[in-house]
Order: sequence, then structure tokens, then C-alpha cells
Amino acid sequence: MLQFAKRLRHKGVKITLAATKHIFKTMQDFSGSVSVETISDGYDEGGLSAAKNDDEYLARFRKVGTETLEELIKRLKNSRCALDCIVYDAFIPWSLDVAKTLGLVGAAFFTQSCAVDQIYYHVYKGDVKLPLSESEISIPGLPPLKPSDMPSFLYVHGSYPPLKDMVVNQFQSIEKADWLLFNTFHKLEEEVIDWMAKFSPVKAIGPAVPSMYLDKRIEDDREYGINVYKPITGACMEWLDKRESDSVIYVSFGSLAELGKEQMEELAWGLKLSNMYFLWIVRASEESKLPKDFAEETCEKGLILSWCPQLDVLAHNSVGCFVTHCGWNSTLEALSLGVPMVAMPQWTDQSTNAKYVMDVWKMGIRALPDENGMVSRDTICICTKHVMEGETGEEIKKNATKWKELAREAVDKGGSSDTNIEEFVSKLVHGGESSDTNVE
Ligand SMILES: O=c1ccn([C@@H]2O[C@H](COP(=O)(O)OP(=O)(O)O[C@H]3O[C@H](CO)[C@@H](O)[C@H](O)[C@H]3O)[C@@H](O)[C@H]2O)c(=O)[nH]1
Repeated sequence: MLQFAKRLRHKGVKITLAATKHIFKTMQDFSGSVSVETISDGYDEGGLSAAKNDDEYLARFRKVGTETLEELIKRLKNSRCALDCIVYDAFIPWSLDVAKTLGLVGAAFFTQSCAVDQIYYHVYKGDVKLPLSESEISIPGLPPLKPSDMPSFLYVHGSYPPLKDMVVNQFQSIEKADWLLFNTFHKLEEEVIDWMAKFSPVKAIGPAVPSMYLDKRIEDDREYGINVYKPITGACMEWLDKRESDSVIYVSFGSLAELGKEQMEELAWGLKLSNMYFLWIVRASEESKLPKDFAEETCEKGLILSWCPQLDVLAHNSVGCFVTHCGWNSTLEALSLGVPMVAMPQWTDQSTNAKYVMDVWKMGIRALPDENGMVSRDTICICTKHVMEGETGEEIKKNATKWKELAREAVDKGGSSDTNIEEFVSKLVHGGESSDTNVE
């Protein structure tokens, strides 16, 4: 959303970013390029972890969030930043009620892929029944899906009920939204976007990756300007600088996924077995799951860090492959920077993203689990080799380079996402002038 805000600002729109008080405190390195205000989720000390459970958190966030968002909007009304529009995270659909109560334009911002949200939409409407009973699921605009290609909240019936409700309820009252914005781009999800756009004001505005990694039109947009953990930049980039081009496997599972101890060990030995250089991000909370002395034993070939500047890593020419959980941001970043992937989805939307990486965009391979749900060391080793070597590797690299070019084209001047953002801005402003429009 912050990246989208920067694109809007570049087109002359004033932006206020609203974060919960708790999230605001955790925003490391926030570079302050847009103004930030706070609302409350009712748990200013601790956020979600301070609540008894997800259900309680979401209910309180809805109540206190509605009140504090309304207060904020009313306060801003008499300032130079009075609002015309709320762009809200679709995970908190009650923001749309606030926008409509106060007479503002409401734009839902979806942070996952259009394909994944199309699946949730069909669950919301009742067209896809749970528990899944068919061996192949047909959804308009999507390739035929096996149950295991579906998001985990649906495939593993009964898992994380409050989160499942949250993703499905993104579509609550959606007919009242003036816009449905997606962090994707038209050529990437053409069929599903075209299907959705027949019935609703859907616009793809991504990839929401800093401009200097894509079209380079916004010179001060070199990084997200926000970090959930502190990146260890110097040691990481120095290590990569010493490696030859396309020789390093980069491994990361994002900010949330927790691998089981056994899976962590298989991954470790798989990397060792590949005999390639590897840079592995193991968050501090996951470190104890590494095999004993693994880091020391493999220090000739591997570097293990708790967090890195991922965009710079993916943009580095020594990185030849990304072993990823297929979080939507990581997937878009790998696409934008043309890095082939080995997909190891863990939960939520990641299995559907992995399906697309391998079978639709053909820029990676999915490392399949065995009958015990474990991706073995041999599988990991073989997949990384397939992606980095031989004919398959060349084909994947060619496709990755193609997607990189198409991602850049989408956000560049006159590209599909750029045109959609222009349209969004011009419709916000009566008479087509954008300079006085304010968005939160
Ligand atoms: O060392 C690291 C590792 C990651 N990142 C960044 O962290 C973000 C990770 O995002 P993502 O790939 O989307 O993974 P999660 O943090 O796990 O995201 C959650 O939210 C996403 C959006 O809803 C979902 O697609 C995922 O499945 C869900 O796990 C990316 O921008 C990375 O560049 C770093 O900067 N440094």
C-alpha cells in the first residue's frame, strides 16, 4: 500500500497512511516519505499477540478501528489533508462502511493475487462448497486446480477458521466499493482480471515494487522505506559480490512461515547436497531448528542471516535461484527481478501462487512434499539443479526474463498499471485536476 501511495503521490495526490498504533511502533526504518497517522485496533501494546485469540482481535479491531478511523477522518477534515478517498486493506472490509458513512470514495486494496481472491470470491458466493470434495476444481479465469493448489485455509478444512473468514469476507459489501485494486499486473493474470472486470471496477496497479527496480521513473523510490526486521545489509552484499553470476541459491520463507524442525533439517541438508553457494534467511525465532553446527560446517559455501535486503539480493547478478514460500510479495519481487524460483509453499495463498509459478508463468519448479508432507533433501537438491542448470533451467530463465520485462512495462509510462493508476486519479478529481486530491 505504501508503494501504491508513492505512485499516487508521484501523480500529484496527497497521501496520509493510517497504521494501528502497535504496527506504527514496529515500523523500522520508516523513511517518512508519506505522512502517517495512527488508529487503534484496541491493543496498542502488543497488537494481535495481546489478544486472547484471532476472533477476539478481529472483533475488537472492527469496533475500535471504526471509531478511531472516523475520528481521524473528522480531524483531518479541517486540515490541508481533508480526505476524498479511503484506500483500505481488503482484509478490514469495515473501512468501506466508514468511507461510505462519511461520504468518501472507497477503494478496496487486495494484497494477494487476483487468482487467489477469485477463489475466495467464489467461496464467499457459495459456488465453491467446503469442505472441498472434487478432485478438480473449476473456477472462471483460472486453470483447473487440484485441492492442493487451493489456498490452505480451504484445502485443509477447518484450519485457522478466523483467518479463513477474514480472507473470504474481503468480499462483504464489495458492491459498494468504488474500486477493487489489485497488486498484480494485467498480463500476469489476464484471464482472471478480465473475468472479474466484467462485473466490478477491478484495476491491477502493480507490481507494487519500488520504482528504481522497475521503470526507474521515481528517483527517490529505491526501497520500501519500511522493514519488519532489521536487515544485515553490509555482510550480505559483500558476500554476494564475491560470487559468480547465477551461482547462488537464495532461500527465504518471508516474515511469518514457521518450518517444522524436521523440514528445516531436510532443507539444510538439501542445500549442502546441492554443493552450490547459498544465502539462507533464518529468522532469529527459527534459528534453534537448524541442525547443530550446520552454519559452521557449511561456512565455505553458505551464509545464514536473520534478515536481508531482499530486493537487493534478488537484483544481484550472483543470485541464480530463489527457494521461496511463495508469499505474494516475494513472488512479485522474483518476477520483477527475473529470478527463477523453487516453490516450497507452506500455507495460506502460497500453494496457489506456487501453482502459477510452475504451470502458468513457467518460471520455476514446485518442490513436492512426500506422503508425510515433507519436502526431502533430495527433492530440494534436484529442484535447485533443474532450475539453475540444463535445458529446463534455460527455459525457466528465459521465461523469468520475459516476466521481468513485462512487469517493468506494466508500471512504466503508458503501461497497463500506469494507465489504471492515471484513471483512478483522474476519476477521483472532478474535472480531471489531481493536485488537490487527498487519499488515505
Ligand atoms: O530477509 C528478508 C526476507 C523477506 N523480506 C521481505 O519481506 C517480504 C515478505 O513478503 P511475502 O513474500 O508476501 O511473505 P510474508 O511476509 O510471509 O507475507 C504474508 O502476506 C502475504 C500477502 O498477503 C501472503 O502472500 C503470504 O502468504 C503471507 O505469509 C517481502 O517484501 C521481502 O522482500 C526482506 O526484506 N528480507
